[in-house]
Amino acid sequence: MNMQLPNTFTERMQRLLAQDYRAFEEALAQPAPVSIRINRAKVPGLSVNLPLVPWTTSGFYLPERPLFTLDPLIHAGAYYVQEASSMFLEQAFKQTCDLSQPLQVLDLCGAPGGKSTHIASLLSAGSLLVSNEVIRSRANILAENITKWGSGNVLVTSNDPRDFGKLPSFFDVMVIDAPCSGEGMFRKDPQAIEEWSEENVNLCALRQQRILMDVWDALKPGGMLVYSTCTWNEQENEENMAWLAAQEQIESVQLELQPEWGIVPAQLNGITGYRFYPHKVNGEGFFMAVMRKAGGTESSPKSSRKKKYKLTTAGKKERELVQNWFQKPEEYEWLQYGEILSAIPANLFEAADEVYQKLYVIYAGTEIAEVKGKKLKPLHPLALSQHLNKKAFAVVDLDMEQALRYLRKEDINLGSSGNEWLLLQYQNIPLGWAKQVGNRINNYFPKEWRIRMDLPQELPQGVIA
Ligand SMILES: C[S@@+](CC[C@H](N)C(=O)[O-])C[C@H]1O[C@@H](n2cnc3c(N)ncnc32)[C@H](O)[C@@H]1O
Repeated sequence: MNMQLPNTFTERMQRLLAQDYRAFEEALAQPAPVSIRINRAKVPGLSVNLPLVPWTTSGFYLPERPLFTLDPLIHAGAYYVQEASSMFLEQAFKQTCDLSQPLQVLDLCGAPGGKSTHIASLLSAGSLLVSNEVIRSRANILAENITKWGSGNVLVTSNDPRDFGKLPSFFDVMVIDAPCSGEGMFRKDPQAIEEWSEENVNLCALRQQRILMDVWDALKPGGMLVYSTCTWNEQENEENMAWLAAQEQIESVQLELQPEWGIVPAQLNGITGYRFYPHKVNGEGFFMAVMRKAGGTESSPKSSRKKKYKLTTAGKKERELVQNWFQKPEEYEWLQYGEILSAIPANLFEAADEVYQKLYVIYAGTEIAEVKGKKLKPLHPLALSQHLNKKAFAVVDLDMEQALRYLRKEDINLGSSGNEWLLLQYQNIPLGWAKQVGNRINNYFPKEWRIRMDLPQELPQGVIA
């Protein structure tokens, strides 16, 4: 690939990399590796015959970029296409948090959902993940990816970072994958080269400082900040962490690295950051630093005042109707908004209510059903939930072509008859609902998520199975 890098960028990188610069520039001209992260909760026991992204347990490199749209399993949330370097987040969590404990975690800059779905897989079931994206259209994409992942303990919000000041000392961990000048995306996205300028780097660095200050109070004393960008300049990275350390009581946390990973630790004023360069790692440009806020980790005392909840719980009748649609229903609280019934883990009710009181929540837990008089219509997020009780439904296996036609929202013919809801699945993983009405099958796949491209004559192979 022939790429024209901005002169100032080249000069900066030459200063940073010295004799390594040539190898760096050569690596930038190579195609970017393609990688995915498997949703183990949906494909337990799947043995994947692909090279592992070495700092993960579920990330894999693909030999080339397939047409992901034509793999039913991506629509089922069985895996997520994610750049390999950014999966290093797994090490930050595993090395610094007790993941067996329930944690309250914020992913502040969440869309499209790579880090949020990864965090959701790392946390214990009793943990709460607030996945936020300030730009509303992007927040909808985030909610879609969270729904497909199917964890059920995530609240998707769409708030400006400053709104998180309303939740003081709420989070044990905050992930800020900040909007940045995107130098690490140059080989994947040539537009990032076009948009690069020194002024933009300065603007990004200032915006990152503002974001850090806006959310800082929401982190508990003793809590962990994971800060990352996909850029290399020091201003947006180590210098911003050093700037934060000059304002606030924090310490830089060291992570253990395996030498063969090729990750480069970098120091500045007592701050350690982890740098990913394409000539050293099989991934894109990335930076991460982990910082601990000073102070103990005791939780703040709970108010004894009787609370007025914003969340409304479902009536006994409604919850009895849907209970057996979920595994371990006793562990859930059932919520009702108008005709929509949803479920959140019962131990998260108080925390979720607090988030509802203070922020703009666009999706919470798992939407289960729409109540229509005495009848219930199962909703798409239930089909994609990791906690769905398949035994409560008539399940139909589809082949690749039927699955793709269903995902295109075409009429499909299964040669069956009757009158019931059908859970359609592909390779044992649910794709969504259809309703058998006599000989007809009504397709309930969400219109806005459907595959829009035509199917080729010859269908491709699946990506993971
Ligand atoms: C690097 S991307 C996040 C990628 C995401 N963490 C993932 O792994 O899929 C940065 C995100 O920050 C959002 N953003 C832009 N301006 C912002 C601001 N002022 N405050 C917070 N987030 C912002 C962008 O819309 C974008 O979704």
